[in-house]
Amino acid sequence: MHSCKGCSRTRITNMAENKKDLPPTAEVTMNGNLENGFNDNPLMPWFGMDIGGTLCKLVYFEPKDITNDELNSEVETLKNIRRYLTRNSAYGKTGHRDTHLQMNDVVIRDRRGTLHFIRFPTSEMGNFLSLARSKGLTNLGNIVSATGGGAYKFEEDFIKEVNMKLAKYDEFDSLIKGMLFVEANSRTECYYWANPTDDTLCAKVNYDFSNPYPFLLVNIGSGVSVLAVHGPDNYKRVSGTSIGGGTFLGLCCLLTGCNTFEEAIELATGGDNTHVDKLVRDIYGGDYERFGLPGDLVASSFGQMNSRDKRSKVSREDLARATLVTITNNIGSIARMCALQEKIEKVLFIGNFLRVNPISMKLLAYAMDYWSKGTMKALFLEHEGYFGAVGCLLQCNEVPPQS
Ligand SMILES: Nc1ncnc2c1ncn2[C@@H]1O[C@H](COP(=O)(O)OP(=O)(O)OP(=O)(O)O)[C@@H](O)[C@H]1O
Ligand SMILES: CC(C)(CO)[C@@H](O)C(=O)NCCC(=O)O
Repeated sequence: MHSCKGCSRTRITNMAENKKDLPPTAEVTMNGNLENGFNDNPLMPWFGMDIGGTLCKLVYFEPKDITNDELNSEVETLKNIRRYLTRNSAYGKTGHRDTHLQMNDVVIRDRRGTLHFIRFPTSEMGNFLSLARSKGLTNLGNIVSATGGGAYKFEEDFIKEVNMKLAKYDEFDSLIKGMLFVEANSRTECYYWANPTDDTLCAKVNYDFSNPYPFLLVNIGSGVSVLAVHGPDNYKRVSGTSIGGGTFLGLCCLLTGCNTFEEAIELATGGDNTHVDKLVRDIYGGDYERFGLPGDLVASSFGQMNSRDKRSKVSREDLARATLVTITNNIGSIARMCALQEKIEKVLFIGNFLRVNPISMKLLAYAMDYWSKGTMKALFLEHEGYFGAVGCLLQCNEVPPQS
């Protein structure tokens, strides 16, 4: 099958000419993709979408090795899309490009280019599809790789609104493939927090993840999934909890009247959870020494809020902080039990709950270290919420999509 470097839309004619070389069940569409959505070198533009319960992540591969021939034969819509995506960092009212995460000089399917990372709320899918339509995506009739629950939920909408077929990939296959690719292509991707409880000494330190297996992958999205990963294609989902990033945001909005994740994190940064939680020392007057429970440990999350007097004194900031600490500690505790059960020492925390959220990362780092007596290590990745989107972009040339 034809798959030369430097070809994108020029392959339209070539693919059609080579139709006789294709397997008997595969049909070529007008744009050169195969009817079953599987192609060894799909046409540009290359997108990977992870449509989650809260956020939709879109990864766009911008080819940087375009030849003059290719540029001349490229359809106008494709040029416009490239310009629009790469010259802006805000799209509509709620779309953002995380320019600090951009990855230059990556090679995918023998093409060299830049990966761009874009996100918008999944609740804005209708507006996203209208925008895509207004930019001419309908004319391309392309197939887009997608993962996450929304790849199933919105499949019909993509066909109806933008004439796009989704090639669907499993969210955890995508997550693992994406994180391994990004980690291998960025030397500063993986890190841990040194001295997480000491504000003056606390620092992000690079971690060499070149010998990764086995590791526990804790994906903190709207909900939480815990995967034990033993090899690139060898993993199992060992646990999960519905008390995740969506719970934090939902409860925080209810308790403080805030409206965005950024606002919730800002409030939490200025708050003190000890005004809300009941600590071991509130119960014991100090440490519970016999069982090694220090006095400043939370004994009961929100445990002071049964008192009318205490309620009248807490601030929105305190409530936001207590919500963040409660959710984070619960996830940390589940992660630690899973790591223990699976006999795994490296615990990698990812997902957009950790976006702009050093409080939770440091809490997780401290809790994993403290409760495991130094045997487990909490690790983090810079592209925290984008691995599913990268993974499904990568898979569209190597794995047939799901039906
Ligand atoms: N700008 C934002 N808007 C909303 N939530 C955000 C934002 N930034 C970070 N978050 C946090 O990230 C969480 C979503 O994370 P992520 O995108 O990894 O999951 P998802 O794919 O939407 O969910 P799931 O995988 O469970 O379907 C939210 O619940 C919230 O806690
Ligand atoms: C349903 C998914 C997998 C969607 O990404 C995620 O939100 C999740 O793992 N939720 C937790 C479900 C549970 O195990 O209780």
